[in-house]
Amino acid sequence: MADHEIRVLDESNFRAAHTLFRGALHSGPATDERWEQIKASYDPGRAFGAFQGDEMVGTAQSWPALLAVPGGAEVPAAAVSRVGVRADWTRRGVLSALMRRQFQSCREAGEVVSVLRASEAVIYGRFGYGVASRGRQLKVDRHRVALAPSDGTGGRIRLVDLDTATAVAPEVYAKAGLSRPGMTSRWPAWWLMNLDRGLRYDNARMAVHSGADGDDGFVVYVVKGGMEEPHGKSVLTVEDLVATTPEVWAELWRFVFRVDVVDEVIGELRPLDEPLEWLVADRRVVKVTDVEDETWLRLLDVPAALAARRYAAAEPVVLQVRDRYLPDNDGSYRITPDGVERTTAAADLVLDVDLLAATYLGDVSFTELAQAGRVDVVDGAALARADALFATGRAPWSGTYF
Ligand SMILES: CC(=O)SCCNC(=O)CCNC(=O)[C@H](O)C(C)(C)COP(=O)(O)OP(=O)(O)OC[C@H]1O[C@@H](n2cnc3c(N)ncnc32)[C@H](O)[C@@H]1OP(=O)(O)O
Repeated sequence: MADHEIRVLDESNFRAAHTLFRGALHSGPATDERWEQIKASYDPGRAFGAFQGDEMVGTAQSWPALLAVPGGAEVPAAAVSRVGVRADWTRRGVLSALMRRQFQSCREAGEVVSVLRASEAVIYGRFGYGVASRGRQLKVDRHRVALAPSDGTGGRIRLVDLDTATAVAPEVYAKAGLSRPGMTSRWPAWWLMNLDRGLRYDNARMAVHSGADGDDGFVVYVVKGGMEEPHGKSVLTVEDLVATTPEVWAELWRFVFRVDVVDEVIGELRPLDEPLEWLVADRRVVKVTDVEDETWLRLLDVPAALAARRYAAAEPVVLQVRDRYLPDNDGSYRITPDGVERTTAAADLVLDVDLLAATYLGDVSFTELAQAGRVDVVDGAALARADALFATGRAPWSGTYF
C-alpha cells in the first residue's frame, strides 16, 4: 500500500503547496506581498497534494484552457503546472500518483488534452506526454541590424502603463485568435502571473500597436544590464509579441530593433518558422542560439483528440496506439481526410501515445520517428501516407509560457 495519499487542495493549503513547489525548484517561499497576488492563481478543485498524514510531500495543479489544433478547432485542455515533490520524498511514486489523479480529474472535466512546460526532459514521457511544439532562441546584434525596406503599417506604437497594459493585452490576444496549432487561450491568472508581474516587478515594458481598427498588436520586453553595470552589455529580451496581422508583427519587431541603448536583442522560444531573418538586410545578424521543447502534450482522450483535428488529402492509414497509463486509449484508429474511426483492421504503424502527441500538432513526421526506431513500421508505404495526412502548413507553437 502507498505510504501517501492524494487529496484535492483548498484555500487552507494553497500556500503550503506553492512553497513546496518553489522549494522543489530550489527557490524560497513567496513573500506575503507576492502571495497576495499569487493566491488568486490557484483554482479550487484543480490543485492536488500528496500527503503522509497531515504533511504535504508533493503537489501538482492545472488551469483550464483551450488548445488550437490543426484545422482551427480549439479543444478543452488542462494547462499543468507547479509540479513538485519534496526532495526527501522523490522516486517513491509520488508524482506517478499525482499524475494518475490529475488525468482522472481532467478527463472528468471533459478535457481532451493536457499541456505543460517541463523543467527536465526526462520526466513526462513515461506519463504519455510528448514534445509537440518547439521554439528557437534568437540573438541579434542590434548594432548590425539594418532593416529591410518597408512601407510600415501607417499605424502608431505607444508605450503604455500597467493599467492600460492589463486592459489592452487580453483584448488584443482575443482579437489575434489562436491562429496556429499549439496556441492556447490565456486564463486570467496567466495575465496576472506574467504581464502584471512583469510590468509591476520586473521592469518590463509594453508597447501597443494601433491601426485603423484600434489596438491590434503588442510587444512586452525587458532590458537588463547596460547602464546598471559599468561597460555592461544592454540586452533586450522579447517576452511576448502578439499581432493580428503579419504587417503588425513586422512593425513590432522593427520597433524592438529601434529601442535605444540596447546592444543585443534576445527572443526566447520563438516559432521555428518566424521569418525574422527576412526582416533585416543581413540575415546573418539573426543567430539561432538554441532550439528547445515548448509544449509537452498529453492526449487524454485519444479518439476525441484525433477526431478534433483536420487531416490533409492522402490515402488512409491505420495507427495502433499504446497507452500504458490510460489503457482505454489503446487500440487502432483509421485516419482519413474525412475523419477518424476505431478499427479492428491490421495496423500500418504502431506507436506509443507520447509519440502520437509529438506528431499531433505537426512538429515531427512519422518518417523521422521511424528513422529513429520510435515507430513500429508494419507497412513502410504507410509512413508517407501518415506524414501527408498529419502535415500542417505552419510550425506548431504556443507562445504562452506557464
Ligand atoms: C510542469 C512542471 O511543473 S515542470 C516542474 C517539475 N518539477 C521539478 O522539476 C521539481 C524538482 N523535481 C521534483 O519535484 C521531482 O523529482 C519530480 C516531480 C520531477 C518527480 O517526482 P517523483 O515523485 O520522484 O516521481 P516518481 O517517483 O513518481 O517517478 C516516476 C518515474 O519517473 C522517474 N523520474 C521522475 N523524475 C525524474 C527525473 N527528474 N529524472 C529522472 N527520472 C525521473 C523515476 O525514476 C520513476 O521511474 P520508474 O517508474 O522507472 O521507477
